[in-house]
Amino acid sequence: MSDHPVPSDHPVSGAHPSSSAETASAVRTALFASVPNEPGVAKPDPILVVDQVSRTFGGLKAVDVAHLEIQRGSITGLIGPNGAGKTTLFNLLTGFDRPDTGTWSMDGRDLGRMYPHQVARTGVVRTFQLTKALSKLSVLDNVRLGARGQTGERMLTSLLPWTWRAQEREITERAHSLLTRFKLDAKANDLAGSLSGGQRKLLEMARALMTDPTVVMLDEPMAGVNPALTQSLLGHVKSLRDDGMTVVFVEHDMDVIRDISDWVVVMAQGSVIAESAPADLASNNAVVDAYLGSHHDQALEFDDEGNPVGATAELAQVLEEAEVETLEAGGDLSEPDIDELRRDR
Ligand SMILES: Nc1ncnc2c1ncn2[C@@H]1O[C@H](COP(=O)(O)OP(=O)(O)OP(=O)(O)O)[C@@H](O)[C@H]1O
Repeated sequence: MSDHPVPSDHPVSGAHPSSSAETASAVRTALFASVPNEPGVAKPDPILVVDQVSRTFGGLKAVDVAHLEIQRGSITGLIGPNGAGKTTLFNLLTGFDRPDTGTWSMDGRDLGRMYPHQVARTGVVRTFQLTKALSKLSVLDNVRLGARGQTGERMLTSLLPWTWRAQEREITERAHSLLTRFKLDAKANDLAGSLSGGQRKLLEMARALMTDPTVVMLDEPMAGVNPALTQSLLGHVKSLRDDGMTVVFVEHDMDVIRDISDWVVVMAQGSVIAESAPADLASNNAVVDAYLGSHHDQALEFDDEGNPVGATAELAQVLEEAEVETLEAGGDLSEPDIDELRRDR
């Protein structure tokens, strides 16, 4: 995980705010104060750097990002109209899809051409628009799955049970402590299928944290979450950053974006068309134009409890079946592309 000492010549280093949270917030504000509101702008301390990444489906350029830097230790909101390319960009950066062109790196380490589990091992993890909780497994086992690919699965060590037994114990303990963090510990032995949509979002976040990531990419973490859980989820996202992680998240709700983002990246028609501090978004003409000129794909639908309904419920079902098949075949959770499934329907 990253840690950010305030440089001695930093504008806020001499201040004496009343709490460490205020100090951290002042540091972040000062960090971004010197960053111009321009697409592709350089950041003071980027952890992820994306260059010339493009992905075409048929004749459609879904992603065409010339340059993008993500500031370490901050929350970056990724917004844009339906079909702007946000999910496709997430898929590319985390190894769930392959680009036509481009490179990207974390702390200078090239992440291109890696499979999702390899990307996860470098410290970059993600969650999905529709959560990947397996309904017929317990909540605890779902979280434990986040640790897949560790010692217990390797051929040689499987011959040495004491190695994996110790590791299994550690994994279970870690899973319990994450469930406690997300206030799901009382449900550890319940089937994941009994959780509300919002609780499944928390479960997925807990699962992502099993690998102790550096960068967490959340695809619409608030979608389908009822208002009672929204505040708690927002608090959890902030707490990831407060623990030193870098968070990138896709979100449609502008109030949420303004509440928790340190910086906002705006995509439209595959490209980054604007970047700015959240407070400057409303006055950014490129952003307003992008939203006015947007088209709308079929939106995901949820009931008041956050459970998928209608076509979204069917899609969730197909997705889960595909995941179970993948796991039964000995694969990891680096599987089916939700958009592909949606289009196949
Ligand atoms: N596997 C695919 N095959 C064909 N077209 C695709 C595929 N994946 C995405 N697209 C298209 O690429 C474009 C970008 O889609 P993407 O899902 O990345 O947008 P988005 O910004 O995440 O949208 P939303 O906010 O609706 O989730 C869309 O026009 C979409 O239909």
